[in-house]
Amino acid sequence: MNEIKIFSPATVANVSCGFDVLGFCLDTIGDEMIIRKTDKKGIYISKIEGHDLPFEVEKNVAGVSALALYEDAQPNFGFEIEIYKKIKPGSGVGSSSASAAGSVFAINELLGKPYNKTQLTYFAMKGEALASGSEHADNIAPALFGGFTLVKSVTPIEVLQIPTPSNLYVTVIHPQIEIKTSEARAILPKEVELKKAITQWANVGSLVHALHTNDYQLIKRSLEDVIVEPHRSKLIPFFNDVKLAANTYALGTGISGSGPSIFALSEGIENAKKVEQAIRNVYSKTDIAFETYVSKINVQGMKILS
Ligand SMILES: Nc1ncnc2c1ncn2[C@@H]1O[C@H](COP(=O)(O)OP(=O)(O)O)[C@@H](O)[C@H]1O
Ligand SMILES: N[C@@H](CCOP(=O)(O)O)C(=O)O
Repeated sequence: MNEIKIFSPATVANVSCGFDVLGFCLDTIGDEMIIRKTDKKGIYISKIEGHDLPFEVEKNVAGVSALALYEDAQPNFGFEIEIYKKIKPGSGVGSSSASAAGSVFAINELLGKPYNKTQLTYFAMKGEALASGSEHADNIAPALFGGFTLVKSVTPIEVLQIPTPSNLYVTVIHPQIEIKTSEARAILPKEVELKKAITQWANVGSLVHALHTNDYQLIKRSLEDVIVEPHRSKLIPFFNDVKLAANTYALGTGISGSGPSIFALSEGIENAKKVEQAIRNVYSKTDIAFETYVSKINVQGMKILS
């Protein structure tokens, strides 16, 4: 195989209580990428469509992660990357990690799969660090493994896959403003009050248990973030109004990744669609442009298109 076309999915990181550790993968929302072998050694980005992003390999997360893998594999040929960017950068649904994970997934396929998903997570994280200023894998892991994931550790990388309840759907609203992950990280406190930490780790534990046991009511009681959301929600216009409106039908609502996107999890597609309407009603009364999506949880992750 000399060329591969892939769908590289959008992802929701943090899932309210699990800052930097929890994430899940979206269906249908994602980028496409074509990667082909070249006689010339090295990594090249030959085409970017959809958004204005750097072609220099060292400045594009897809290039940085591809280089990390390439330097390890040392093949006697090179790779050319085409990015068809559908996920707006700075949207909070893992735009950078779709590129960082997509390039290493595709190159691994073209090399005959010498690396496992944990090793690919490591290479992809090198690219993600360029965008966010820190090595975190909570978008990369669900993009590569699919479904819900928990990143137990980044050094060394350890990713746990968590089962996805079959009737769980997500609604996403993306206000058309950009919040850079690096900036949304910079406003966070360096220390956490013990009382809040106790609430937060109880929520992470109970959310993981609820996903394992299909306990939708426990999911509802666990989708709470007492540490990060109070700071970041100030950057998102009408966040509290959206949360209040969505929670009429949703199990819970929170900031997707570092924002500005907001996600809500619902039991059943009908509730997810009602959530979509409720949040559209909130934003329609403002002058902020927005997009909404309803999606299944994508348990496969990356998809090979051709
Ligand atoms: N291939 C790429 N896809 C998306 N963003 C990229 C890419 N390469 C570099 N970047 C940079 O990464 C930043 C966006 O990443 P980030 O703030 O983490 O957004 P998101 O939350 O959508 O992932 C932007 O500054 C963008 O220019
Ligand atoms: N855990 C990170 C996740 C950033 O996600 P993104 O989709 O905004 O890149 C964080 O919250 O900073």
